[in-house]
Amino acid sequence: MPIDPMIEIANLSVTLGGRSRVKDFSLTVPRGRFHGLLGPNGAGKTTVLRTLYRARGFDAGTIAIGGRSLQDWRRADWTRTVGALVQEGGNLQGLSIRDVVEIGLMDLPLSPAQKAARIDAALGLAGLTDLADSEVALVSGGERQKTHIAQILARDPELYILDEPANHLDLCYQIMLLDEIKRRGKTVIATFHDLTLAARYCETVTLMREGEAVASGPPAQVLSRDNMRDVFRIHGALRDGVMRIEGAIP
Ligand SMILES: Nc1ncnc2c1ncn2[C@@H]1O[C@H](COP(=O)(O)OP(=O)(O)OP(=O)(O)O)[C@@H](O)[C@H]1O
Repeated sequence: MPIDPMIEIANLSVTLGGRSRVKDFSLTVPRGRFHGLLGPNGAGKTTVLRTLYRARGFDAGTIAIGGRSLQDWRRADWTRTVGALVQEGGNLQGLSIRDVVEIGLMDLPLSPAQKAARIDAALGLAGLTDLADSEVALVSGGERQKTHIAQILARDPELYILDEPANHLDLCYQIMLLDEIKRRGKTVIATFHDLTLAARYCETVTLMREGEAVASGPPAQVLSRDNMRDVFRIHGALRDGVMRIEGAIP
């Protein structure tokens, strides 16, 4: 058993649309670890994350964060501890980039000056300083993604739940923003489709297929030739931290 687990999921099952989407899924992530959830489309990665940040319920199993069961968290403590970057953006009509970053600080016990400093720092990290007053609904997909990442960076929770953090970002910002998150040393659980990127940041990963965890461990061990063939239908494997892909299996 790892010491001081931040995430403890045991025997989780989630049914959606009358079908079992997550099946008997267990995962423990120690505090301070960067953990990846990997797998093909529809494997259940987002469902696990949505369950973890309480956007949906579950049918069976237990989930604890920081040693406390999900339902025992009070709102104020939860807001301070958990931050999520999610795929569905909500209604951002009429809000500026700065407004969206500021919303992330709403429930935190910070002075106006502390809030302003955090917002400015996060906008700077995301390269959004000059765009801060732009309406977020009108900016590019990458700029919107940077806005959501700036929001979570400003908040700097103990647990970062990141669904496809690299989505829409150019290579430079993928590296800069993920480097920054990693540098902070908090607990991170993130999904990735870019397996080289996953291997660069994740100390450990869990590979999912059809709602089940099929392998867990360091990326070099999990992204093996056999797992790439059986789970991703790809000939290839991770070598020297880079996915070497020979071709898809039709
Ligand atoms: N609200 C819902 N109602 C019915 N089915 C759903 C619902 N949400 C997700 N599903 C289904 O559950 C399965 C798992 O979806 P999920 O979004 O967790 O997959 P994923 O691994 O994140 O996939 P992707 O890589 O494509 O984002 C999919 O088959 C999806 O169609």
